[in-house]
Amino acid sequence: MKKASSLSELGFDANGASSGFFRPVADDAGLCTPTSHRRRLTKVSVIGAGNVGMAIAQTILTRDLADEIALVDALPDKLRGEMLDLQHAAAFLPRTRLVSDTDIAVTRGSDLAIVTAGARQIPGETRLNLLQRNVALFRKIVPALAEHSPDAILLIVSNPVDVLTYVAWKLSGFPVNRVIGSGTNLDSSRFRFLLAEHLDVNAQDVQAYMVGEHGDSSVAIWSTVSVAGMPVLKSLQESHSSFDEEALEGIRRAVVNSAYEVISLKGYTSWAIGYSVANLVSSILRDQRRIHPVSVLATGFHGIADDHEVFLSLPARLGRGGVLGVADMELTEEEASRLRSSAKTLWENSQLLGL
Ligand SMILES: NC(=O)C1=CN([C@@H]2O[C@H](COP(=O)(O)OP(=O)(O)OC[C@H]3O[C@@H](n4cnc5c(N)ncnc54)[C@H](O)[C@@H]3O)[C@@H](O)[C@H]2O)C=CC1
Ligand SMILES: CC(=O)C(=O)O
Repeated sequence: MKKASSLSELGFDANGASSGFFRPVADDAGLCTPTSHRRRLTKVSVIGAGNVGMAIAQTILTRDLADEIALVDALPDKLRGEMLDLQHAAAFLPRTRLVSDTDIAVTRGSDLAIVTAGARQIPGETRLNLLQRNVALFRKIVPALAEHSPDAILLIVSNPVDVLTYVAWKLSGFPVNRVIGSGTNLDSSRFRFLLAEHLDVNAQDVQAYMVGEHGDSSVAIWSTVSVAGMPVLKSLQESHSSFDEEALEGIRRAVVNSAYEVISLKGYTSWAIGYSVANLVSSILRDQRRIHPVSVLATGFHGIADDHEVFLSLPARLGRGGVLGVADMELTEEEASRLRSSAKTLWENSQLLGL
């Protein structure tokens, strides 16, 4: 039996003022503040209330990044259960309205729509293997999202995230600055964690980027790794003769294997992607203009052919308008060549979709 979860469902008047619980406060002229003078509210939708969607929603809540969060999932009981469970934490959190529905119309008027719906990897499976299943889902979800929130920014998380960001761009018809994939923001955090452990410093002081595919062909940009502005590769090479190419490739492989390891241990990844996406949400909605490696249209960058419409991660400046610019970073010839090979893999996969 569906139980009432709010006072209004139990027959109480939801408006404290009109119920007589609080009296309206008049200003000097004896007038109440008109509704038109209220701050515009920020609405974020999360499509897919699974492990990843809920980790993102709860991190957005704790960081006070939205006034309203709309949750959508295909499973009504799970969805309502997740919403109630979060609502019951209201006394410990900033005030945020939470709504949920299996009908995507609940996302109407979103400023930001985050898509996490879809199949996830089973242990040992690659992200690209999910493509056909998740494209079928995107054909249903993305046009409906675009219709209900024509001015929103789309933030794609479902895998394979780079090809699905391309799919979302095509299906939404949105300008390219408003379609972003969470990309290698997570891989870069894993990279920074491993380097920080190795160097015994705080990961927040390590500047390091993984670019390209969020997946097996991601590229570590060793030439730009720095701690407190000091280039790390140079000093490591000078101080440890054993710190050779193979050791570096070992760290890159450890980054790539991170997700496989976590999935083989607990079945899915969730906490790190939750923080990674909330970090992007903060940069976008608060117009922070911070640089994040996220999946953007990379045509023409680093020798990627002009007729290859491919999304992959490059350092991008994010703000309220979405992607405000993409850094044309200096890469070694080997890094650029690896990036082009990553682009080729992604482009070949997107060509199979005939969009
Ligand atoms: N980009 C990244 O860095 C990461 C991406 N992922 C990806 O995120 C996706 C979700 O992963 P999990 O949350 O672990 O999976 P999950 O299985 O826990 O959740 C997926 C949810 O999507 C829902 N869903 C299915 N069809 C739907 C529809 N038509 N409308 C609304 N909801 C629908 C399911 O009911 C389920 O609740 C996967 O594709 C996974 O590979 C996961 C971790 C990191
Ligand atoms: C599953 C996935 O894409 C990740 O954790 O990196």
